[in-house]
Amino acid sequence: MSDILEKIVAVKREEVAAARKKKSLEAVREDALSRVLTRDFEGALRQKIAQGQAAVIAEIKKASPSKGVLREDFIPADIAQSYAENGAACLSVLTDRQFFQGQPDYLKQSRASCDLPVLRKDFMVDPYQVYEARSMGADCILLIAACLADAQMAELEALARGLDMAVLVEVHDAGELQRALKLRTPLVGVNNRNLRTFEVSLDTTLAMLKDVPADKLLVTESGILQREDVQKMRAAGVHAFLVGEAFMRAPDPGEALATLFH
Ligand SMILES: O=P(O)(O)OC[C@@H](O)[C@@H](O)c1c[nH]c2ccccc12
Repeated sequence: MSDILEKIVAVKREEVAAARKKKSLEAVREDALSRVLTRDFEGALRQKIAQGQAAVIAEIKKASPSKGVLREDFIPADIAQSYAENGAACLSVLTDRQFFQGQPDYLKQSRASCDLPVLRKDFMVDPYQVYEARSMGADCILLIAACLADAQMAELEALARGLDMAVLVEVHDAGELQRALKLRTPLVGVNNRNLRTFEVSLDTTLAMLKDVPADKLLVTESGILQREDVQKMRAAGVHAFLVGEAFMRAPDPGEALATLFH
């Protein structure tokens, strides 16, 4: 239980139990079902790539457990707008409070200030959170293979798809990749950061590339900091990126996106 991932999952289960007391599963499901259409997350990525550009999922994250606070001046709506103006394909917004200093309002504010599809970045372990994601406006959810058994991943994926949300499944090694490939979603994220040790290596993506079938869309996640990183990935045929820290540390996150990718 000293493992950080296990700790996070335990906290998530407590959060869900507490949330259910305030609002029943039935009520949060009603909220989810009453929402209007989602924005096309996968389509937004594919459109950039079809235009010969990098597809950037630009992240809005105040802090992280490995790095602490990344940004003091933190106004999600402004950051989202600046990302949109600078050619981001999609947004990723941390909603986890305890480890990333996020919150659901950040997702709502970000989404309201632009027209980009938005990923709810959190640790999903329960169907309740999937309904919650849809009711806060998410267009896509993240499923982290390291946190979930096969049957759970399949259940949460089916639920998300039924609610018209896309699913990004995240893996860190070959075993997780094989499990992720059994899902229906084409969006496969390879996290270059090991969530247990926080060690980052871009070779994680490069090593797994050959095992990702052509009909899947690989998103390289974490540790993309400089133009050489982007060039290395694109030369290897990876065109979708999830980037947070490099933008969060910059005075103007959108400008940092343009500098890194355009
Ligand atoms: O800030 P970075 O190194 O650019 O990484 C962004 C993103 O990949 C990272 O925040 C992330 C990837 N998978 C996660 C799962 C949970 C929380 C956070 C993450």
